[in-house]
Amino acid sequence: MTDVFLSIGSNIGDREEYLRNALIRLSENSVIIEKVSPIYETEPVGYKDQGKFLNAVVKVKTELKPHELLKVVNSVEKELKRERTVRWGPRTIDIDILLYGDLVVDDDDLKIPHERMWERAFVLIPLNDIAPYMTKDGEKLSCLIEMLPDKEDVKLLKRDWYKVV
Ligand SMILES: Nc1ncnc2c1ncn2[C@@H]1O[C@H](COP(=O)(O)OP(=O)(O)OP(=O)(O)O)[C@@H](O)[C@H]1O
Ligand SMILES: Nc1nc2c(c(=O)[nH]1)N=C(CO)CN2
Repeated sequence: MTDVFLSIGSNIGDREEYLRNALIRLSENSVIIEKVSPIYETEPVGYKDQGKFLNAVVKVKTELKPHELLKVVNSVEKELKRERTVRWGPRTIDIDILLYGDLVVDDDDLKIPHERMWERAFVLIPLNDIAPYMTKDGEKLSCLIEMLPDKEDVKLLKRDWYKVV
């Protein structure tokens, strides 16, 4: 089974509960949760006129192929009442596929690695917590994070918030 990394985020309602619920629903749909980062509270990136996000990154294992996984991700977002309004706008839940093993996907509806992940402190900081061995072009995550202008906008909120079974 392939190692996959997902980013999850929420900035509407009971944000922590949405994150927890997303993992429960993923695990009911052929996605095995292996490792969960702490939750960070983060300033919104892109569209600024919205509340702070809670963000985390999870390592999962799955037999699902990338597009099958995207379908599951989209259906969980739908179940959790994610509505698309403005680009990068507020949402109950957002689930992005960051990495799927070493695979590269360049389709209209799916890009892996996620196109914007390497410039997002709200992704790289939690990713570094659960996969500090990871590199991009020989550069360690900690070095990439050091170079991000908005790294101070990502604040540790809570560890051990989801029990991996
Ligand atoms: N790696 C990926 N993970 C999830 N969705 C992806 C990915 N690559 C492309 N997409 C496509 O992006 C579409 C829009 O996703 P979404 O509305 O969640 O974007 P966003 O979260 O607002 O912005 P961003 O993509 O910058 O995180 C999805 O329906 C999906 O088809
Ligand atoms: N802090 C933060 N900002 C964002 C986020 C997010 O999860 N956290 N998601 C976005 C679209 O995917 C756009 N901006």
